[in-house]
Amino acid sequence: MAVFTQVPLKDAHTLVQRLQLGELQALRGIEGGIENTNYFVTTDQGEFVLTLFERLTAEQLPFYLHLMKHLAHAGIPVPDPRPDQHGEILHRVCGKPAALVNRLQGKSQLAPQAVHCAAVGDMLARMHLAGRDYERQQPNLRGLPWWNETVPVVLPYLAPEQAALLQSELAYQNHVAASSAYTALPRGPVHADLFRDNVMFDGDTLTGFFDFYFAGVDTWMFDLAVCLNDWCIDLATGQHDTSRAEAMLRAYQAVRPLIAAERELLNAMLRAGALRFWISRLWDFHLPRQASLLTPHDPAHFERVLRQRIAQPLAL
Ligand SMILES: Nc1ncnc2c1ncn2[C@@H]1O[C@H](COP(=O)(O)OP(=O)(O)OP(=O)(O)O)[C@@H](O)[C@H]1O
Ligand SMILES: N[C@@H](CCO)C(=O)O
Repeated sequence: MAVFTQVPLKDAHTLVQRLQLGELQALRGIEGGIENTNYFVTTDQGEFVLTLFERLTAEQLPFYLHLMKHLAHAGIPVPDPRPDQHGEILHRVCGKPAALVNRLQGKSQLAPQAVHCAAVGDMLARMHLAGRDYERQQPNLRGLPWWNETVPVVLPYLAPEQAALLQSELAYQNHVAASSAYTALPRGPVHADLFRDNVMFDGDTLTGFFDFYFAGVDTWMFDLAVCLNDWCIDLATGQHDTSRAEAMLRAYQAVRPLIAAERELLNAMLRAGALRFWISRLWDFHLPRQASLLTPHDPAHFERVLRQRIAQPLAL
């Protein structure tokens, strides 16, 4: 379940009226998702998604919401936050910061083929280019400083060989981040969490990217690595699927060819992407934020992915 906050009909009705979206017809809590409270909202003008932000603050949210608006205006299929009559897109519902966006059509492709990976690679590159003139700044809040802070917190819960891997990979990533190749990586606003369940497809046609609430300014290569690590692997073993990885890389590069430093650091970034989600999953697993019915994502999956990335670098 992902309804941490129950939204009464009258509160949804008030918001819909204020945003001039017609008459509220239905309000339905969305299961799935582990970060925020989400509802489908139906009015006589269409279908929307209401999100109440449970962890993010009103200071952090404008970066994500205006980024979505910026990308939507640039023609990237992402949810477009609806403004009130003053142009404000960050609202307040049940005492929580909230947003209302259009509902994307389609469904998640949870068993992707090369054609889906190519569609993601193509749109990811377009999204990176469309973000170049986005002016707000906010770092990836789940980037290296957060890893350095969080690893000591989760270490006590790990077996000695896991702790050793986590520490040595963190040391490696600190070393990479200090290198001149890393400094040369192009960067901009990135999604940073573009897993299979954050993209919609209608058949083989990509209909949207969503869930931008881990976005931030980071290297484009990190974003691509997060996608490769989820879309282009065998989930059971964590191994690369060469044909899917090639399809994604080819489609990405048809829009934006990688520069030399990016090619050099592809494997380092794949390891970084695996480390990031291993740490966050360990953190969610061992330090759950509230007594809830949520099943945390399995941290062991990203330990396997990381071991695979170290043992079998992807050849470009
Ligand atoms: N704009 C949208 N259009 C259509 N469906 C959406 C939209 N936003 C969210 N959903 C649906 O709601 C579900 C949960 O949303 P989401 O993945 O954003 O949850 P979350 O708790 O914020 O994130 P996380 O994936 O980090 O756990 C999605 O799987 C999707 O089915
Ligand atoms: N994509 C994340 C969940 C948070 O969005 C994970 O699989 O760990």
